[in-house]
Amino acid sequence: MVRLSAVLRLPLHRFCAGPRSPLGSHQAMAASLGPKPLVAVGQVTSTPDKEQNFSGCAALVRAAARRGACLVFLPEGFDYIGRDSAQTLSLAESLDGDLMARYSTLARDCGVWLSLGGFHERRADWPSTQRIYNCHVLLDPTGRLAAAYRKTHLCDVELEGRVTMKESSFTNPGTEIVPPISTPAGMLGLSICYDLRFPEISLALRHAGAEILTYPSAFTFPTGSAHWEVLLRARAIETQCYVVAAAQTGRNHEGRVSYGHTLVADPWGAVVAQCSEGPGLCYAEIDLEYLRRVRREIPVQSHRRADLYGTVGLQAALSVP
Ligand SMILES: O=C(O)CNC(=O)[C@H](CS)NC(=O)CCC(=O)C(=O)O
Repeated sequence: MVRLSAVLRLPLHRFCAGPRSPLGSHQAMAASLGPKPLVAVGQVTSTPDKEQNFSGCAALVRAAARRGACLVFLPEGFDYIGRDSAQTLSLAESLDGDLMARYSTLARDCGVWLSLGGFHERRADWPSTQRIYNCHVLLDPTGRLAAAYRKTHLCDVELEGRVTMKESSFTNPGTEIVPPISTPAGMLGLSICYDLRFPEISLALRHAGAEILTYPSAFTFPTGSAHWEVLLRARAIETQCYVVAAAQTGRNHEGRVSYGHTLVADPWGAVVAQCSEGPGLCYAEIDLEYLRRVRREIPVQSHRRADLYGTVGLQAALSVP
């Protein structure tokens, strides 16, 4: 009886617009009384103009801080979107360059954590490789670098006559997945854009303790309209994490339009916040009590068969009946 009512109650959350207060459980009600951390997710239309992009992003971060957000997310290419790979390479900086210094000051002035997805980063190998890294930078409220994750899955995709992306032609792949970072909103796991298509990285981050997964993105229109929300909600459901996805929107330059649809999904897979068209912000409360309840009720993590996933076909090969 208790299980049944719990099962029936959960889907109702999909239709609740306001802050969640689970009915019927004293424990959950008590936990939901305290203020829940608020996160803000930015949607922008970056262009090749770095100065203009910084002004736009800084205005969003300041507005989010005024509203009480403790953590602000900006999308891949928040720094700029180049017209071609030559321009993309020429505009890139290192993490100790001018632009990151300005973001560091901004984080400190506003007293917020900043997730800066997809900074075009020149590293020490720049002179020899002539390639950059696609770097997701996390700054803490003192402006210090809390983590840097470099995109590991590069987007080399060709949809005939519609989309051509060859990220590997100007980007070096990152070589590690970064352990989740403790923030006031929860344990935050870093990915970038095309990484979203690989459930392996989300499961690895979940396994390492993530409670929030974030996919700062610059999705194309044809792929975004077909895959964006489905993939984000699937990652939320299978990892039972909050999923935060800041996105580029609209016309970045003559030759490029981004899909937008910045959103936050909760650990049940419900979309709890979403941006409309154009640059802007959406907000979500992170309710870790609710996350724990979802994980308790459907304990997929303890049902995994890690003993089997790497062994497909091996038993037959060894002739084990
Ligand atoms: O290059 C830059 O300046 C910023 N980076 C991007 O725009 C990246 C690499 S080209 N875009 C994607 O990963 C789109 C993925 C996508 O659209 C999908 O997976 O369907």
